[in-house]
Amino acid sequence: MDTVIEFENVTYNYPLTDKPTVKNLNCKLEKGKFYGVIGENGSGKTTFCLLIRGFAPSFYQGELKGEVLINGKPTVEYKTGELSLKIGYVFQNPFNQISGVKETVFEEIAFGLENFGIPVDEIEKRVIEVMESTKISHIAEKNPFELSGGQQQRVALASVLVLKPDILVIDEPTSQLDPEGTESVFEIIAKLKESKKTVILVEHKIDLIAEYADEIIVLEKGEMIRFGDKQEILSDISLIEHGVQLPQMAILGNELMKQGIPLDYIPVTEKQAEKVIGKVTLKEEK
Ligand SMILES: Nc1ncnc2c1ncn2[C@@H]1O[C@H](COP(=O)(O)OP(=O)(O)OP(=O)(O)O)[C@@H](O)[C@H]1O
Repeated sequence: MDTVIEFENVTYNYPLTDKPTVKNLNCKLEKGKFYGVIGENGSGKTTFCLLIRGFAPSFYQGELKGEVLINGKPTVEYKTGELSLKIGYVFQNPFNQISGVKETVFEEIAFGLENFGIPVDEIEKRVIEVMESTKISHIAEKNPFELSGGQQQRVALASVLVLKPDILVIDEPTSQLDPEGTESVFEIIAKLKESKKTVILVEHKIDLIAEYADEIIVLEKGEMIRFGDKQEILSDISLIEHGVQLPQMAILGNELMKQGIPLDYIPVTEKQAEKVIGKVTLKEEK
């Protein structure tokens, strides 16, 4: 097991708050795995992400107890900027990501690399590559603020991916997007899964989490109430009482089992449902 991120008894208070926003968090996240972070509104998902990237407490200040370790070293011991190469952070709202100082998508994506003193021809090569893989080459000359929400979020993702970080923290990338924009962002997320990067994704669209995540982290009122295998967690009907939305297929599977229809396992994706429910239907038809 190759741990890249570790929370050791982490409790964190934002400034001027009397109660901690997250409490006693303990977990080890492994290299190359895809983690889905879920939980009701205000449960601490964004704060969890900010702690990984070190923005809490470096930017937000406040009080951190315990340690968040990246590759074995506490976030608070990294020098300014050092974590930005290791951890790509995509904000919920692409407006927070786009610099506002560059006039074209191409320049926007190149901006991060310029800050790290990378040679111009290398910058151009990397920007062209990332624009192709995120399918935004056709808007290279457009102003980032003239784009649709989906396009802006793709530019935000591209500007992070161009830095080639090993870890990606993506906080609700589709919350402001229509179905088409959501699909275009998830095309990129599907590629990330293949790339074997460590991904931490907060997403309310639970069917997308079911499709892509390997492991699930469930937060409730700042506490980690579940951590582990996707199949096990997303099929657990008792989580609904904790404000967690379950995939439609898991709800259907639980209902069928309740009615005495035996399934090999509770499906959490449509593909799995086709398999396990299809098998039962075939048996009944015989
Ligand atoms: N800068 C801040 N100062 C004080 N309290 C904050 C700050 N940011 C967030 N909080 C509080 O911390 C709690 C957890 O917020 P957080 O954004 O981490 O939850 P979340 O699960 O991501 O919510 P959502 O699903 O609505 O995005 C909330 O009660 C929120 O009001």
